[in-house]
Amino acid sequence: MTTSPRTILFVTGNANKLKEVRAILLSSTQHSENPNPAATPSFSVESQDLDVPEVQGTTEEVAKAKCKAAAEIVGGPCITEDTALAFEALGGLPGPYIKCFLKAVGLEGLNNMLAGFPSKRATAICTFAYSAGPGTEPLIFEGRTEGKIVPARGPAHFGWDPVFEPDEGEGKTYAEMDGVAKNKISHRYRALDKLRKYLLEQKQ
Ligand SMILES: O=P(O)(O)OP(=O)(O)OP(=O)(O)OC[C@H]1O[C@@H](n2cnc3c(O)ncnc32)[C@H](O)[C@@H]1O
Ligand SMILES: [Mg+2]
Repeated sequence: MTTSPRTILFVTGNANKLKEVRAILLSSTQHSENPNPAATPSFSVESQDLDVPEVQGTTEEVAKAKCKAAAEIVGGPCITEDTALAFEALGGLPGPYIKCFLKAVGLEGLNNMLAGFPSKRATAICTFAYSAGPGTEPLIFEGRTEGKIVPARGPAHFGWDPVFEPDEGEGKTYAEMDGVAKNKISHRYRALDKLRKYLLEQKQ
């Protein structure tokens, strides 16, 4: 088994993440700087939905622990991904705990949490972790997109997309942007681009 498999096992229970990851990798392959298509490796992503414990800590600590646990369970190389939403006014919280907060207070509640603060600034953070297999230290690839928290606009198909307005989104929330536009500037795109480049380097 190589450390840079052509097929990557993505351990996630989130179908929207998987969809975006596949779309981003596909478009990266099509728009590769490499002019020789035969020399342009493309990765396919398989997924496995495992209930991996998520520890408390920084985004990096949470991501590493999750990937380590996933690699032990699958018994081989894998990637995992953690998404955080850090509010400037709250010193970076909810951060990696955004899933619990979203479930507990909803999209309106995320806005209300910031009612008493002048700053609505927030950073979307995606942290991919890659483990070469059980017992190895996962590598971290982080992507960030800056923006602000706004009252919900657009379809509520994916998490907090309706309340996050990225600075580069021409005034639209993630939910109002089409998939292609989101994937050009998203926290996930930026992190995955780093992971993709690392995996391609390993193949040479
Ligand atoms: O199995 P995993 O990969 O852990 O999937 P998850 O849904 O549990 O995901 P996280 O633990 O990373 O929690 C992140 C939360 O943020 C949401 N989320 C992740 N990426 C998002 C994005 O690009 N836009 C909006 N919401 C997002 C997601 O639905 C969760 O509620
Ligand atoms: Mg999770």
